[in-house]
Amino acid sequence: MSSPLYLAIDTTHLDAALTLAQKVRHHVGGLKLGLEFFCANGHHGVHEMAKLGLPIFLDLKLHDIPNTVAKAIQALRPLEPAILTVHAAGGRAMLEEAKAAAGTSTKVIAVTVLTSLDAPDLDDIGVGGTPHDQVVRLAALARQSGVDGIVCSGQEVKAARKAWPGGFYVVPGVRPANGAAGDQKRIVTPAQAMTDGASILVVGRPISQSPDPDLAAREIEATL
Ligand SMILES: O=c1ccn([C@@H]2O[C@H](COP(=O)(O)O)[C@@H](O)[C@H]2O)c(=O)[nH]1
Repeated sequence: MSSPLYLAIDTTHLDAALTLAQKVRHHVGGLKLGLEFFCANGHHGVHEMAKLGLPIFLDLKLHDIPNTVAKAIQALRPLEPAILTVHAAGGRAMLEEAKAAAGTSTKVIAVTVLTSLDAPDLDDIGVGGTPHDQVVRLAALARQSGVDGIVCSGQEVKAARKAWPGGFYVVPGVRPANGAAGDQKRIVTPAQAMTDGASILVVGRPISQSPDPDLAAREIEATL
């Protein structure tokens, strides 16, 4: 069975991305390419990374009117990503159109509340209640809209899985015990996230910033 650990590759440099991915390729289950990578390297960069033979998770967090998101996803279809993200806050129609545009070989996953946000941050943007409440609310919307699952933190994944047992749960913001949180505010350990129902874990800096990325990936994998 493949590893649930997906490496977040957050760089604008294709060569650096390939070098990092080559170092850890035997200890991760997939490669997550985000906005930073995609804005710099586009479709060509994704094709180059895909040559390593690991599933590609395109984390573009699309969020716009339904028609625009659907057209953007159609333009991404030739890349055949295994996973693609959109923001659940884009609403029901946007989620439905995103799913319809993606085709059957790509999982469409809705981002609920970014793991870099806490309750005061939600208050700042006019969202009352806790991140937990908001994740549960948006997870229900995602399920009703027919997408495949959600992105949430490890602090909410247990409740979300309980309400939607068949959903696919992407959990970023995981940190090894005593790992630096950086800009992440709702963190748990990789083992805790898996125990609580994560389908896959997204890990970036704890691996990419390590002096030995392969060892860091193996150490995380060993805790799962
Ligand atoms: O809520 C979210 C959604 C996506 N991410 C992405 O995951 C990685 C995490 O990187 P670390 O270096 O392990 O913090 C990054 O690419 C984010 O864009 C997230 O962190 N939280």
